[in-house]
Amino acid sequence: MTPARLVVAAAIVDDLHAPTRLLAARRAYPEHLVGRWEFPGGKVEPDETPEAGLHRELAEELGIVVELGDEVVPAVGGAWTITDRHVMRLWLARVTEGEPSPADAHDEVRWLSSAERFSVPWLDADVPIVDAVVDRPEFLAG
Ligand SMILES: Nc1nc2c([nH]c(=O)n2[C@H]2C[C@H](O)[C@@H](COP(=O)(O)OP(=O)(O)OP(=O)(O)O)O2)c(=O)[nH]1
Repeated sequence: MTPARLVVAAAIVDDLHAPTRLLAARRAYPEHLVGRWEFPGGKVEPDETPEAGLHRELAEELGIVVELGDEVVPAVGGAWTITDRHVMRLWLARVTEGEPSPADAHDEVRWLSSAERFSVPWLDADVPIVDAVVDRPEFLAG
């Protein structure tokens, strides 16, 4: 069996310590993912650390520099199982340079409040992860 490929992604929030908004990004490809929303990120290359891969993906996909906060981990295991071939690690992040704007991978980005968390169709595997992010005690309703 081929080992699962590591995907790294960011739960980009407006404030790391008292967040009120989470950034969702809409996939522009491939066809079976088009129109579904996700945490921006991508696959880690063999020669880079997960954090370096995440900074690279965010620069490529959204033209931003971020400060990383806590890693958001599942209740069991160190990474989220997202497909039969990928596991995902996810960090909170705050934009320090640039304005998130979609390049190729996405065609729209949207800031969501806690109440709006499921106003967009997330990729199926992301649904429990959205809850894990927005239900963190420091996330403010509104
Ligand atoms: N980036 C990202 N991928 C996710 C999420 N949820 C989820 O199921 N996936 C899946 C979609 C893809 O099958 C896989 C990640 O692949 P990707 O297409 O984002 O990776 P990449 O940017 O390195 O793509 P590529 O260069 O190989 O085209 O993980 C998520 O929240 N973010």
